[in-house]
Amino acid sequence: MKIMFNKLPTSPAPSVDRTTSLRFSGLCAGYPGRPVLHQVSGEIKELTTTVFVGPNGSGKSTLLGVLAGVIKPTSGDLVRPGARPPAFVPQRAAVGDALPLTVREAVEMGRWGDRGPWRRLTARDHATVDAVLDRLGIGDLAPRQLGELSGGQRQRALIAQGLAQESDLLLLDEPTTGLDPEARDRIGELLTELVADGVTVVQATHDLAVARAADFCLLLQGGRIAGQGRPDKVLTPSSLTRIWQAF
Ligand SMILES: Nc1ncnc2c1ncn2[C@@H]1O[C@H](COP(=O)(O)OP(=O)(O)OP(=O)(O)O)[C@@H](O)[C@H]1O
Repeated sequence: MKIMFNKLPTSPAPSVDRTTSLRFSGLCAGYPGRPVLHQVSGEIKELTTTVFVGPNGSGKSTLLGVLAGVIKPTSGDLVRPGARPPAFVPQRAAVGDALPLTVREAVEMGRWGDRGPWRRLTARDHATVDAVLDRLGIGDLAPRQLGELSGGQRQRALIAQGLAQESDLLLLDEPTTGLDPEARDRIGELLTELVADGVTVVQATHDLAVARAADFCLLLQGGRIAGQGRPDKVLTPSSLTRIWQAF
């Protein structure tokens, strides 16, 4: 198994295209006693939006976790030529309601990768946190407890934490699930703006409209790749029927 995160600060890995943000091949991963991903290979191109689509339990979150570096694959290669590790925004439901954190504290945690939790944040860190709170429109929520927020507010706080990491690769697990159409549109617009600002965006989603609007789509079924490429080529009526009927 070979994992190359953050190892090549100045030049890309020789075997990887300059426009590749992340490449993975033959990935196998899962949980104790539960293999989930089987020989998963793919590539995330820079400055694109990529969606992971598939039925419940098909392995989307597990693949995001592996790409984010929080789940260790049992085999396969993962190459990230970029200078910074990816920023990961977990599923809202995976973040405990009872976490005794204010929104500001949660977003400040996004700076720990650079600063370490034991070091004081710098003036620049505080400015970054203020800027992302503003960008997500949640500056007024900064002193509120995370657990008191509505679903859409908490989702924005989690995305703010991801942005505070200042990575050029943002991995999001179902960022719009359960949100009303207005909140969903706001997050969709923000993700589009981020790509224009130089961030590569990858998200797991059940929302076919979001998936169809992406540049690339990776379709998972039973922990294996069932298709990848442009959404109009991958999310055809026949592939959707085949995969969801089999589910
Ligand atoms: N922490 C865990 N421990 C054990 N098994 C897990 C864990 N998390 C997920 N699984 C199992 O791994 C498989 C893939 O789950 P995963 O969350 O990656 O799928 P998903 O495609 O993201 O699903 P969903 O659309 O429901 O979010 C499922 O069978 C799930 O039960």
